[in-house]
Amino acid sequence: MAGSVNPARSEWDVIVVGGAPPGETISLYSSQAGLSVALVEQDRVGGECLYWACMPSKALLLPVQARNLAVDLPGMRQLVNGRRVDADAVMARRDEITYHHDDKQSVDVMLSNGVDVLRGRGRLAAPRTVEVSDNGRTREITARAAVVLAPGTDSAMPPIAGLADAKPWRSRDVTNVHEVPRRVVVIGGGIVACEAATWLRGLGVEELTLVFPGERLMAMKEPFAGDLVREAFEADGIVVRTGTPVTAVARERVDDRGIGRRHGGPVTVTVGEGEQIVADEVLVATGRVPNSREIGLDTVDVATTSRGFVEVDDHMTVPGTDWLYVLGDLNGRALLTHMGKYHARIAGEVIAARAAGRPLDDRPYNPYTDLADRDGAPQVVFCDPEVASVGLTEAEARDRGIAVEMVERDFAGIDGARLAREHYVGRAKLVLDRAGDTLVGATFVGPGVSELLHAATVAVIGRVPVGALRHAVASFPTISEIWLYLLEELRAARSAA
Ligand SMILES: Cc1cc2nc3c(=O)[nH]c(=O)nc-3n(C[C@H](O)[C@H](O)[C@H](O)COP(=O)(O)OP(=O)(O)OC[C@H]3O[C@@H](n4cnc5c(N)ncnc54)[C@H](O)[C@@H]3O)c2cc1C
Ligand SMILES: NC(=O)c1ccc[n+]([C@@H]2O[C@H](COP(=O)([O-])OP(=O)(O)OC[C@H]3O[C@@H](n4cnc5c(N)ncnc54)[C@H](O)[C@@H]3O)[C@@H](O)[C@H]2O)c1
Repeated sequence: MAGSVNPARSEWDVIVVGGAPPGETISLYSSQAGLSVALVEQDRVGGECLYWACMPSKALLLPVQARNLAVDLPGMRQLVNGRRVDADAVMARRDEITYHHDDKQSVDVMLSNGVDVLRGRGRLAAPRTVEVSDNGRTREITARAAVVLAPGTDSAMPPIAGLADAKPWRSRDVTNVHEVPRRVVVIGGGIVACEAATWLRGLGVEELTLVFPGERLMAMKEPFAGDLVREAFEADGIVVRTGTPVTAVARERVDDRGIGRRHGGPVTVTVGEGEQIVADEVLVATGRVPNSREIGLDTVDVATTSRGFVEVDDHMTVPGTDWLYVLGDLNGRALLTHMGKYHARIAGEVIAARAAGRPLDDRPYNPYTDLADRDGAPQVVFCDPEVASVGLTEAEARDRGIAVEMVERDFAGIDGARLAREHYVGRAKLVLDRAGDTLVGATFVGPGVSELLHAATVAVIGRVPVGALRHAVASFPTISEIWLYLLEELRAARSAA
């Protein structure tokens, strides 16, 4: 049976609050299990990911990567002739990819799968009870089996003097950029900062500076990742100021003309010992704040962590309850869409089993238990070079007390890399657990390495022995042959030891 929008009923089996991909996935899973589902969304079904985060950012990045590839390939370089991307055409395609912020297609998928969509803001009011407010009207609905929270995060605003008053750009502005400023200062050196710097420069920003107090870009990755990205940024004219706190931001004329448009006149960013950088726009990319404050957790006696996340067990259930589930960014396990969807598939199986009175089993690789977060979530950062990683870094593996063995090399001498670009720069590292002789982490940095990652993810999650990996032959001449070279180096190191 098809679902409907805002139906006049008050009870469902499952109520989901937040309609990004994790919320959509759990809705579909529950509906397919024969449960009635209401998806409560205050804005657009599709969420931050579809309209403001993953999808628009990648729509801006892929043409920039393609242009950079062309510039490094004789025969193509002459066609590009020094030009950057056509910013207007790239932004227009970005708008196509985000369906011009119309959620009709996402809503239709829900309705055609029997999910009811409730437009409004959801808030827990009591166990199994959600209050939905829309345009001044409030109604209470109840769930027989489960309430699932997936309200996501918002961009953080650090307490830097004058920053909030200067109305800086936030992640939504930079992904939905409509006016490309000439000069930009990015506060932050993490994932959003690195991806945004890549597309801003690609779209034509002339003076671009990243400023942050840490030592390295993307400090949570293997150190060579941030180093190689920094080298590429600097070669492209981007200034990277590490170890530099921002102490104040000032903007005389604030005139916020909307998302992705200039928010006023020039901005003065004071860094370090008082040095001033003047820009046309400042972007804050200093992390995320969970949307946990106004969703009624207090009404059901659930506390958040000091950073505002809601802890769940490996069945995505809030401890002490058998009806409250938290998915996506809000549980703080891995702030990634694919991990949020994975959480949703786990919770979907758990809710269906509990509703049918079936026990959850504890067999290896059972569908009810989060395994991937413990072993390390995969992630691709789509700057140029790309950074693709899964599992543990060497530092994380050592912290866990694993007896580690490493092998690391660049892509030099690999024919696939030599073919891919005239000047292919990249590096890869495997982190192995000596005891089990299995892979526990892998990091690849280089153009096009995103497609290498899933093989590593399969090896880490499947605990594939190194001896078996040697029989997984990479095709010639692809950059996947990095696996062969890494394993040969490992063999040589072991025989020399
Ligand atoms: C710039 C940027 C780029 C990114 N790129 C990637 C990427 O390439 N790959 C990747 O895996 N991850 C990426 N991420 C991370 C990814 O966007 C998040 O991990 C993902 O969106 C989290 O999904 P979520 O369901 O937790 O919440 P969100 O996507 O934040 O969605 C939450 C939804 O809940 C709704 N909502 C909130 N409160 C309520 C309420 N009280 N009632 C009703 N509805 C409510 C919101 O309107 C929204 O629709 C990126 C993030 C950013 C900022
Ligand atoms: N391709 C992807 O998978 C992708 C893309 C974008 C975002 N994301 C997700 O979104 C999340 C948020 O990304 P993010 O970049 O906002 O956070 P982040 O945690 O990756 O980086 C935050 C950065 O801000 C810096 N910082 C913190 N406080 C600061 C201050 N006061 N002044 C200056 N710098 C400061 C930190 O040193 C760090 O460099 C990430 O967890 C990531 O997983 C994923």
